[in-house]
Amino acid sequence: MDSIKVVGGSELNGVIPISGAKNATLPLMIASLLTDETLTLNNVPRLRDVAQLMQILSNHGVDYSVNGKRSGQDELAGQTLNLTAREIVDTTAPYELVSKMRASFWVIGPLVSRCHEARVSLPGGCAIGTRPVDFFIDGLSALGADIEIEGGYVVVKAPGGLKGARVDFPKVSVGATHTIMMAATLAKGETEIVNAAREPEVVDLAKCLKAMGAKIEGEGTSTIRIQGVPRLHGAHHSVVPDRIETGTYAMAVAMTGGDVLLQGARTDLLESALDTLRQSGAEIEQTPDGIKVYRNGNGIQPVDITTEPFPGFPTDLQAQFMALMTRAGGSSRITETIFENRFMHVQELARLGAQIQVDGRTATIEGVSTLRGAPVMATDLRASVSLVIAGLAAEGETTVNRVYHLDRGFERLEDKLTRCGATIERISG
Ligand SMILES: CC(=O)N[C@H]1[C@@H](OP(=O)(O)OP(=O)(O)OC[C@H]2O[C@@H](n3ccc(=O)[nH]c3=O)[C@H](O)[C@@H]2O)O[C@H](CO)[C@@H](O)[C@@H]1O
Ligand SMILES: C=C(OP(=O)(O)O)C(=O)O
Repeated sequence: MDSIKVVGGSELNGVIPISGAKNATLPLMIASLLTDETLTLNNVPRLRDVAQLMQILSNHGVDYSVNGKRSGQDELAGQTLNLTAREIVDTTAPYELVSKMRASFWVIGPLVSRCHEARVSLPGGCAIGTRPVDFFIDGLSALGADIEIEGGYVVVKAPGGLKGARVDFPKVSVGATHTIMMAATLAKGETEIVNAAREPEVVDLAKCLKAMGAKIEGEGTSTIRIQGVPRLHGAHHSVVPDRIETGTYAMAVAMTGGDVLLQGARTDLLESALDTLRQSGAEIEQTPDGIKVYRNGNGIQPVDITTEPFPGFPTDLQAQFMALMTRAGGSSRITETIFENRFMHVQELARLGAQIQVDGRTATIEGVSTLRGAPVMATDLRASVSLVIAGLAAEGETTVNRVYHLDRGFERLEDKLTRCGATIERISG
């Protein structure tokens, strides 16, 4: 199993190209199930989750081709993916595939919408909480589907097709919003999603579905209305830049000092996290080429945060921000409200000398002046990268083990950081 070795102490200076968003790419790929024509996605990141989902989609009958785009010096430019689901050959998404990744469960929406039936294994994904699927089940039931759970599978049938309805989520869910929005595109009549997720990835999916002929309005607000249409067609769509990758590298620079351009990044996708970073002592500027980040010279200030659905501070940046706060000049509090078990990085950060107390949903971090390198274990995707950020600022060598989590969501992390002066390498094992 690969590990990553980081020797701390170097500033980051240079340019980091920001990839297309993993969390936008996955539902966009799934949207290809809704049409028998080709969906072409540009700026697709090279990630393990993308490859994994491709396997699942292939199993349903999606043909695909990949054209890597290597333009000039930017060998990290995103790939182009052509996806064609001319015929759905299998409406079952098996346990062996779906258990590896939460988002693969979302195929249930397009499958039942197009084929009027689906059999999808209950999902897996990062071990950050219980992550039930009740909102999906209630939402698809509202659209007229019959649903049963059989042997770990959600079995959905809608022999006459789905019918538009009001779907009111008790809590904001990104995945349930993606899934019901996709399902509603081919339902008869109007669907209204109330308390919808407003995340940029939902907006990106709606934009792509509209390019495919769907009738959607209200994306980016908490009420989305979809008028069902009889069929969707092929389209071209470019994946939105990854706001979590953007925030992660911005936090890395806030941690190490230096001056980095996050190429292609957009401040409007993560205002809340960037405001927090400004309070902690980073200067952040939108430029025509991306976001520039450097420290304001006053060290790292402690800032309290609470994770919230968009436009609040994202849970997917909580671990990275905690890493930054371990070196702040004082005490900060981080409250996690989205997932009940998303503090697995705390014990690993402690190995580097961080001082963190957890009480229920809140962690209190006493900033220390020095972190010291140590072997640590990656427990989930964002926790893994938080350990890299801490390692970049720690004295000596930090080895992050089990980095397969990182490869799910960060495209060539070590290359991107090395180009900016970090001492970091992958050890194949
Ligand atoms: C691939 C992808 O895009 N993953 C993101 C997505 O995950 P995901 O879509 O799985 O997360 P949700 O937004 O659905 O989860 C939000 C909360 O709702 C709960 N819930 C969700 C569905 C349901 O049927 N019942 C229920 O109780 C969850 O347990 C959680 O407490 O949004 C999360 C919240 O921004 C991010 O951390 C993940 O990175
Ligand atoms: C939690 C994440 O992914 P997933 O929902 O696929 O587990 C994430 O991207 O941080």
